[in-house]
Amino acid sequence: MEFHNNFVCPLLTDLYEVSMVYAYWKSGRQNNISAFDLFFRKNPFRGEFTIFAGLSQILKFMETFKVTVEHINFLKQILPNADPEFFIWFKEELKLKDVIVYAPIEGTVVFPREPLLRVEGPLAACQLLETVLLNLVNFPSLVCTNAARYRLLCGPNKQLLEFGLRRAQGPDGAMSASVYSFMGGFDGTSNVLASLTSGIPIYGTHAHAFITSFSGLSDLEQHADEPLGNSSVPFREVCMRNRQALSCEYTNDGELAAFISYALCFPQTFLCLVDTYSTEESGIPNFLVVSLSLVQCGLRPVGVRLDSGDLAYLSKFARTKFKELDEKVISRYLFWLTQKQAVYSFHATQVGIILDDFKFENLKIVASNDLNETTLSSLELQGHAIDCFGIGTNLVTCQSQPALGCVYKMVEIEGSPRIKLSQEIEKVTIPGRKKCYRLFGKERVPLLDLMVHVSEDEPKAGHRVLCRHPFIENKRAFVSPALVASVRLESTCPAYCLCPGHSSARLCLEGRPIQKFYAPLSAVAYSSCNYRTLYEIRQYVQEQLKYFREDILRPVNPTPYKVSLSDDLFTSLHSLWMAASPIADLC
Ligand SMILES: Nc1ncnc2c1ncn2[C@@H]1O[C@H](COP(=O)(O)OP(=O)(O)OP(=O)(O)O)[C@@H](O)[C@H]1O
Ligand SMILES: O=P(O)(O)OC[C@H]1O[C@H](OP(=O)(O)OP(=O)(O)O)[C@H](O)[C@@H]1O
Ligand SMILES: O=C(O)c1cccnc1
Ligand SMILES: [Mg+2]
Repeated sequence: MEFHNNFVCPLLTDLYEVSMVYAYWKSGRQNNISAFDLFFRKNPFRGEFTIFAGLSQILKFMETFKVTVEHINFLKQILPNADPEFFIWFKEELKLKDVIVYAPIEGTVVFPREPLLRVEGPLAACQLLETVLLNLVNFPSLVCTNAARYRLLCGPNKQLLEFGLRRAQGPDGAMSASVYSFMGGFDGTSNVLASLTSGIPIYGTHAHAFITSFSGLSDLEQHADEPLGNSSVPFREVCMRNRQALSCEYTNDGELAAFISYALCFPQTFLCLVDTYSTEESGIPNFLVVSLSLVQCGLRPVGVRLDSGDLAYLSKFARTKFKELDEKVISRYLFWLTQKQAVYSFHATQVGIILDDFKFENLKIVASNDLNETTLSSLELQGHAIDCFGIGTNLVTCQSQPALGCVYKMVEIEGSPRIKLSQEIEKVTIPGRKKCYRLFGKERVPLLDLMVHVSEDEPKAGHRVLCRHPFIENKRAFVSPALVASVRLESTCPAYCLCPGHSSARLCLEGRPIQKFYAPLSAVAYSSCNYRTLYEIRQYVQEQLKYFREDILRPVNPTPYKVSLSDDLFTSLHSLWMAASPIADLC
């Protein structure tokens, strides 16, 4: 997946990371071997799942990590009292070559407290990466999850388009939103640059301005006096006759002119915004006049966009009108009318051929206007006739939850596990370097995820394993998985890298993707030494979402998915917790 941002460089970090790097260096601990976990504590959008995204960008960043002279000069300004030797070390020796990042495949469904990244290596380098890695995971995963939720809500057959460029948080927010919405299951974007840079399918209609720029039929250009398609009659005239035949004389003239003009420019992809004046009284009737005219010229109109009003009612209204037109045409009423008036050069057979494989009933209805999960669910409940949803603001700004709260915590240093305590139990970190497995039941439904210490054996299919709630002692279960997949794993290949020729960082991805068990035929062969394409990741997201229980994925009050610890990990967590907690002295 190729999409990169020039802001992403070693100084895209918080000052406190640089301060700590200096302090580590000053005390000679910069090369102490450390391990950090990047994880979140709560799924976004009151949901119970998250899609992990952003890995491709991380790989790209780590591959191209380079401290420049400009960076060093600025660091000298912001750390004026630092030892000059520090800057030499920062420029010449602070490299990522000894940093290893373990991660699930991009697009994996993940859950709270699971390490999305485990970053291992020299303390200073791992620390410096904290902020940028959080930045590169948080927003992509949030938008990707948001998009996946919309896809689940609408089912696989509706078209979902991302329209958010104008509302996103700056150009970078917009570009990321386009890419990660597609990854999460959208079908395309209106964002031209995102399509250019990431190959996302591009779609678009037109805005109200195009309609309001016409005040009447006299605004129609000369082009309208030429025939279109296989007709020999000027297109304007075909439209005027149909306006009469369909009794649409009182619709808005400017709107009709705009539709005719648009049809002349886009005769193969004619899709109109119909709500500028009145969807019922003007937009739909005008659209049908021009659509019928296109059909009579041997062309196929595409559909309408509704951008205001009651979208359930108006979409059904539009569909009914489309069907009525089919009926009129099929009963040859219009054909008879047109013949009688001897306007068209059609033969009965020509009209017959066109009508055989074209039905107005199947015209596409696109809806937009501040759509969000609540309005989409409500529309589903009410019943509607919408084929395609264009979603902007709520999707790209993630209005209902604007940030995913990933954190980056040290879990081990120089081989010794580390814990961070908190008054809130949920915030206590799980110490040590961990691997995570997804345990599946007989029906190949994920039962729970299990974290074990890297030194432990992996759970095996058919073997009973004790799975413990991280914090509540009596919550535990024996699980005999039918299948086990690694959500993250230790690399079996000691120093393999993600792409040939890359030597600045070692990034170990799991070698046994979950989909291996489910879609061996359709899955695109996965090589851990290659980037996956955006399309492959998008497909992987959808494949996984089919396996999870519906109650875990449902939008409202979903059931939490269990993330548990091995008995050894549980014991080590709780003994460290005890050892690290000071004993209060009450008197
Ligand atoms: N049938 C429906 N059920 C639930 N929500 C709907 C339905 N139809 C439209 N909506 C939503 O209701 C809101 C209506 O928005 P708004 O108050 O801006 O009115 P409008 O129709 O856009 O009027 P305007 O002509 O001012 O643009 C939008 O968020 C839209 O997505
Ligand atoms: O509503 P969103 O989900 O963000 O989708 C994008 C919106 O952007 C466009 O118009 P814009 O809102 O700029 O103007 P309009 O509301 O007057 O159509 C479009 O017509 C949608 O309404
Ligand atoms: O193509 C559209 O209809 C579109 C694009 C961006 C925003 N709103 C609508
Ligand atoms: Mg709007």
